[in-house]
Amino acid sequence: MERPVTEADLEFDHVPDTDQSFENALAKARDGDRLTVDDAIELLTTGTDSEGIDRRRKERVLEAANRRRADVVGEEVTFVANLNNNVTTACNVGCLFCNFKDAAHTFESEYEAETAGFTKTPADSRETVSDAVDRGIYEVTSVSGLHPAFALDDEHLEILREHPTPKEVNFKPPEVYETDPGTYAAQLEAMSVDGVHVHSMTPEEAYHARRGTDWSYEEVYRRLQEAGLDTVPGTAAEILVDEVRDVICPGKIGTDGWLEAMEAAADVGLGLTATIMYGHVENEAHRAMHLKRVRELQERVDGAITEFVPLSFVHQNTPLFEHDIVSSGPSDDEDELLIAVSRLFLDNVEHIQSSWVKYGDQQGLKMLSCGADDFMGTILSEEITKRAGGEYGEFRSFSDYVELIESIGRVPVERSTDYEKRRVIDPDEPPFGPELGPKADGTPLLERDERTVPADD
Ligand SMILES: C[S@@+](CC[C@H](N)C(=O)[O-])C[C@H]1O[C@@H](n2cnc3c(N)ncnc32)[C@H](O)[C@@H]1O
Ligand SMILES: Nc1c(NC[C@H](O)[C@H](O)[C@H](O)CO)[nH]c(=O)[nH]c1=O
Ligand SMILES: N[C@@H](Cc1ccc(O)cc1)C(=O)O
Ligand code: SF4
Repeated sequence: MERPVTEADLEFDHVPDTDQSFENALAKARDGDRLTVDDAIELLTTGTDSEGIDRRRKERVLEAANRRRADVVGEEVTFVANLNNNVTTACNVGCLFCNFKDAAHTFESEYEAETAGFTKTPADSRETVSDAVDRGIYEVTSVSGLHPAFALDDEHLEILREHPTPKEVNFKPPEVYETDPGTYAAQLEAMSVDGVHVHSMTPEEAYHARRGTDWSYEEVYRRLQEAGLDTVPGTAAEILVDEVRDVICPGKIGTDGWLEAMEAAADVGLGLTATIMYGHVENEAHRAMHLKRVRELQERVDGAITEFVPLSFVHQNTPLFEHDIVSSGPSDDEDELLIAVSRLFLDNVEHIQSSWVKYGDQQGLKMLSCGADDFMGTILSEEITKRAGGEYGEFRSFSDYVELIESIGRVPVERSTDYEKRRVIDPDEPPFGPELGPKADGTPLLERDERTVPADD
């Protein structure tokens, strides 16, 4: 009888094995020399000469990264007033680390039960974004499942409708579904309320937006930009090594496709972020290779990547955990080392984010002394991490931010998505609220009594 793949069965070509020594790698990091993949492996493992993490060595890596952070960006800790608006959870790509998705057939009108997921129409999205813009947000982040009815725009929808084998291009017409998500262009137009910054369309979504056509990624991102897209979130990166992608997301575009889409977005003038989703089946060699691919991409796109966002794998409700392919997510030591080595390795990316959704407040603050300098955003609503079993809530207020950042003696700064606009917040001048958004007037984004979920501090 066949048994499912387990952690022990995974055999990778790339393993954390080097000719470098930990001490050499650390000396290079301290001197500000450009690190190699082998150097990064030594630092991430605290030395391949011994098993497990050596705590004293780890502290030395964190210290080097913290010093580098201070040299590069100083003592300011940034965050953005933003809203997270996921349009739909319908998705058939089947990534094994993801519990955000719901099988697309459960959204069909003829499905006998009620779907556990949701789809918003462009009008629904507009209402949600409009309310948040009135409260003062600067940015809306929007990432979604790859709904089979989604097309880039009306022209793409017609092409898909006439496609001889719609199944092969993961298309079903909107009429089949209880709720029509509209097109990507319609969603972006609807979300562009009062000039709010729209951060959306991951490389995987861009791939979906060109399926069944011969359009280039440049063409796709150009059209999306015309519809209101401002910058692109570099999620869907996961681990940019195909032997890992083959295990955790075999239905996704490969490493080359992801890089091609990001380059195309930069070519049409869109700003980018980049991510890594780590702590599942991959090893330190894969993490280091991923960092190298991001550093090389940043050279090709001439600095268009404004921040690097490490996403710590949340394992509880995911197929990877449920099928015993992994037994947990990363440890705190691994999280800290990943942030630190990202800072030291990515010498051409200015900002490293500590994601409170993933780390919580206390560990999130610790990351700000391990190399990170950005503390994410207010987001107001969160589905991806929550559905995976994350427990750090869905929003942070400006007063939460000021209190947290002050508690470690750093300077709270409200930023725009691209970090071009920055506003230092005086902790002695409450109340605290956003000032950079199109309708921001400095009043609090959230009143304490409006909270439905308590903060975890
Ligand atoms: C859920 S997808 C939504 C956008 C789109 N479907 C895509 O894949 O690009 C966004 C990102 O969330 C992250 N993510 C999903 N599940 C996660 C988990 N269990 N732990 C940490 N990050 C996760 C992955 O990095 C993924 O690329
Ligand atoms: N805007 C950021 C988010 N947004 C929330 C995501 O949709 C989700 O919570 C999750 O992080 C996906 O893995 N999350 C960040 O970690 N950082 C952001 O800047
Ligand atoms: N702000 C980051 C992080 C992010 C992470 C996960 C998301 O689903 C969305 C955004 C980005 O732009 O990529
Ligand atoms: S990560 Fe994105 S593409 Fe993969 S299953 Fe989840 S929603 Fe779908």
